[in-house]
Amino acid sequence: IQQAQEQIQTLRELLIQYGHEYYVLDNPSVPDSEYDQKLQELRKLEEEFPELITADSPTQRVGAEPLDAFQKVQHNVPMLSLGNAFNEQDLRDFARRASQGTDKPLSYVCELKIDGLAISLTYENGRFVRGATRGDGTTGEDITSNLRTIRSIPLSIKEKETIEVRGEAFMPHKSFLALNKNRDENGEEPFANPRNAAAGSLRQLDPKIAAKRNLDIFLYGVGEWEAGNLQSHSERLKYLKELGFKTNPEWKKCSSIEEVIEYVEYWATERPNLSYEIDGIVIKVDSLEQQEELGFTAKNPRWAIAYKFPAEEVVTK
Ligand SMILES: NC(=O)n1nc(-c2ccco2)nc1N
Repeated sequence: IQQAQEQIQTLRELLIQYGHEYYVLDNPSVPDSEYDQKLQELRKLEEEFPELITADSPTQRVGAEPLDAFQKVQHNVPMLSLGNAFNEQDLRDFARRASQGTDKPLSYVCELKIDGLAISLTYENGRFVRGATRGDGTTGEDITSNLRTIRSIPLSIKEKETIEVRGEAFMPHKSFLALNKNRDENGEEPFANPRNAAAGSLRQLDPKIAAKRNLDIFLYGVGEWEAGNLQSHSERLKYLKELGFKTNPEWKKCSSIEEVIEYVEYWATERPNLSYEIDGIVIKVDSLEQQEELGFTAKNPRWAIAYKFPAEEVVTK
């Protein structure tokens, strides 16, 4: 059994590394056949020694039993909704208001606004223990078993303090078109757009259905993190990547609103070349101290804004 224990440990670590390269870095170091063969080996060993199975084993992604219902989850740090900007003047107004709320110079971080659904992931002792929807910002739904099926979500991380991270779950274009083709062939109603398809997939009570929908996620923020001591949003993005999370590579630190406007204009034309849907650009004040200083209006943070692209009709066939 000691020998089996070592074999299982080695296989598990290897498969977690291969999975990270394939699903998070999009840069596999081995062919799929090698991954599948190693995974089969691990399954067989775990079948022989079930007491050696751990929650973060790659074989434990798709839970067995469907749920009867989703439990409710309280977000101790509310998941905010962002105010909107629709043109350059709105962006300039946002920057002016922000600069009036602090006496130090401002820098911003621009991020693609992924058109999916906002998600919270909690890790305790380095293990993924709970995943939830945003809900109304204070109360969401526990969809842990569905989120475990998203291959780019690590089931364990090196941060041992409790940390809650946030991001956007989404359905890539390729998965969306394949899903609607499949639904069409089965005489089912196609999904209107990738966001609805992602939301519909994560609302399934049976994780086996979510597991087949090829969903993905980009992490972009931190909620609860007692031990957190980073000073800026950009440092957080780097730390999320270091922890093994999938972060969107297109984020950019901007030191002026002119730079922000350039970034927005660039992606307004580049957008159709992305492999996933975005509905705008999110602009955040980079310094966490200045975010604190700026605080919130009744509804939205003063330190962030969502620039919305004009709606485009999405190809559904
Ligand atoms: N949807 C999306 O990509 N978002 N959403 C935020 C956000 C929402 C509230 C605070 O930050 N950030 C990004 N990149």
